[in-house]
Amino acid sequence: MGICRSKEKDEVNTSLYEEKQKEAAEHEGAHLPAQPTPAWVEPGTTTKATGDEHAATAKATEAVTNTTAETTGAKPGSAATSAETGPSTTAEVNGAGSLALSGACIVFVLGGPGSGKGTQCDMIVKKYGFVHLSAGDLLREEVKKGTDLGKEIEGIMKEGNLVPTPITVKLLREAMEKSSSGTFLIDGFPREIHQAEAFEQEVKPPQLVIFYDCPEDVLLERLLKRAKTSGRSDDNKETIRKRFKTFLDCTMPVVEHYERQGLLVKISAVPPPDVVFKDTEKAIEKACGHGVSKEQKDLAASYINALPDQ
Ligand SMILES: Nc1ncnc2c1ncn2[C@@H]1O[C@H](COP(=O)(O)OP(=O)(O)O)[C@@H](O)[C@H]1O
Ligand SMILES: Nc1ccn([C@@H]2O[C@H](COP(=O)(O)OP(=O)(O)O)[C@@H](O)[C@H]2O)c(=O)n1
Repeated sequence: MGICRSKEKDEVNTSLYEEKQKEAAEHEGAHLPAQPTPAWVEPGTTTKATGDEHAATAKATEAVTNTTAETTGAKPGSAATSAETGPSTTAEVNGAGSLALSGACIVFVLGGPGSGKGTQCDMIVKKYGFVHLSAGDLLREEVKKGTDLGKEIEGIMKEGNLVPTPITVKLLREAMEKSSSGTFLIDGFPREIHQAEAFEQEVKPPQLVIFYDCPEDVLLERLLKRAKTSGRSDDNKETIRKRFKTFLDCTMPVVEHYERQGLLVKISAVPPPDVVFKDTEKAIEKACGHGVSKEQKDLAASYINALPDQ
């Protein structure tokens, strides 16, 4: 399991992320988001850092948090200012973007690289109007920005390894809070057990976990074909092999975890997309309700938007 990230490694990296925020605040006008302490970290135990380093990290977080609150015009107690008052809790996170998240239907979409997660998510969105958040896409957007953090993420992805949990959870949570929808497809996440734990603590547990099951030889063939047009630096034979290993070592335990909880629906991803979609439809309708249509979701979202600010 050498390549899976441990909780401890991620805690160290949290302070690294905060340092990057500080640099960005100083040099680029503070447009990087604030990084709240992950829910599992007790205050004062974030890293093996010295007292001085703790003080510097706290200062950096405070500086960036204040600027973020100013730029977003966030109200005291809202998600954007929660880092000022300590580790974020579900209540705080839900406090602002709130109504939508507390009643949200969250579906995790898992499967090996190339199993068709993105393809099925596109079809689900078309039929049911879910908001599709791909963890991989959010990370690639960060890479495109060309920041130090983006460069670091790029290096990790090129090796077929996993990006630290606090970064991915934060990107997902922010994207969810920006959305007025109450139904989310979270694609390619959680990739390891403690990503699942962090997300459940900071946002909420999923209603359903879909796992697209596909043998490696089929996955490899699809990915090599996709490589011709995807422009993805990780769609090459060497990185694909590493991604398969990461999937088996780190993500299969997540699949088993949700199977034990009775939340998992395993679907064969080998048939053509429209055949796979028949099973997908059944799973979605059972977990999130029959007759969820895009129109109904849009209507619900418009009611939520019309509510006065708290
Ligand atoms: N059921 C399927 N049968 C054959 N090819 C598929 C199927 N689903 C997806 N593909 C193709 O396989 C490749 C990987 O699919 P994609 O949705 O990008 O996978 P993932 O998001 O899991 O990496 C794409 O080129 C896609 O067109
Ligand atoms: N939760 C996640 C999702 C993706 N990633 C990274 O992003 C890469 C691409 O993931 P993806 O979901 O876009 O693509 P596939 O590997 O499923 O085809 C992974 O190999 C990881 O390096 C991550 O670190 N953590």
